[in-house]
Amino acid sequence: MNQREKVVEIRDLKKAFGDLEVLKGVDLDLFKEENLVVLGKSGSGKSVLIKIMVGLLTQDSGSMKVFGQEVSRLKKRDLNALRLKIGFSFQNSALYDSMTVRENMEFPLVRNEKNLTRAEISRRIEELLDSVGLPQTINQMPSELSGGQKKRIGVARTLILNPEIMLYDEPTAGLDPITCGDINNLILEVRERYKTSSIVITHDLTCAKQTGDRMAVLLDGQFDALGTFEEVFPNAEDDRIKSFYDYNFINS
Ligand SMILES: Nc1ncnc2c1ncn2[C@@H]1O[C@H](COP(=O)(O)OP(=O)(O)OP(=O)(O)O)[C@@H](O)[C@H]1O
Repeated sequence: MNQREKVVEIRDLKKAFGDLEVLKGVDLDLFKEENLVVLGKSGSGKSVLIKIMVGLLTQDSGSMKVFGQEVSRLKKRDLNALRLKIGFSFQNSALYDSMTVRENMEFPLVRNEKNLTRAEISRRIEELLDSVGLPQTINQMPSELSGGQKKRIGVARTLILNPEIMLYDEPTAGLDPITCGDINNLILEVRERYKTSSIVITHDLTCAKQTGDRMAVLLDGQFDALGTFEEVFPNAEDDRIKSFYDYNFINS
C-alpha cells in the first residue's frame, strides 16, 4: 500500500451560501487505498464537501484536486470521466424497486460501457454479487431483501464501474449492531480486493473505528481533528469531539 500517493488534495477550501459560511478553509488529503472517516454534525458541510469533489457545486475559493486535477476547472467531458472513477454508495442503497438485483446491477453498466457482451455483463455481475456474499439474490426484487442485504447490493452496484474512490454515505445507518459489523467488514474487504480509496461519512463511531485508518472531524467549517481513532477520540479534550464519543459509547 502506497500511503503517500494522494488521490484527493483539498486546500483552504471555502464555500458559503449567502451569509452561511459552511466550509471555512478546509484542508484534507485522501491517500491511495486509505479509508478516511469523515465525521461531523448534521449540517456541518459533509455533503457540500462531497458535492464539490464531484463537481456538483463549485467552491468560492481554495482548491479541490482529485487525481491531481482541479475539479472546478474540468470540462464537462473530463468531469464525467472523473465521476465514473468515484463510486457513491448512498445511505438508502438507492436500488430501483421495480428491477431485480441483476437489472439494478446491469443498469449503470449498460449505460456507461456500451461495448460489453451479454456474457461479460453477466460475469461482472456474478463476480460482484459473489464478493458481497449474495450470489443467491440475483433474481430477487429489492423488497425481498433485508436492510443489510440492500446495502451490500448497493455497494456491489457502485463497484460495477470499477471506481477508484468509494464514497460511503452513512453505510451503517438503520442497521442492527451485527449487520453493522458485517458492513464494516465489507468496507475493509472492498478496499483489499478492489484497491479503492474511500471516504466513509458516518455518525457511528464503531463503524469509524472498525473501518477508518484516519478520522477527520468537521467542526465549525474546518477539519479540527485528524488522526487515528485512538489519537482523536478516547482522550479528546475538545468538548465538541468528546460529545461524539460520549454519545456513541456512553449514552447509547
Ligand atoms: N445548495 C444549497 N443552497 C443553500 N444552502 C445549502 C445548499 N447545500 C447545503 N446548504 C446548507 O449547507 C449546510 C451544510 O449542509 P450539508 O448538506 O453539507 O450538511 P451535512 O453535514 O451533509 O449534514 P447531514 O449529516 O445531515 O447530511 C446546511 O446548513 C445546508 O442547509
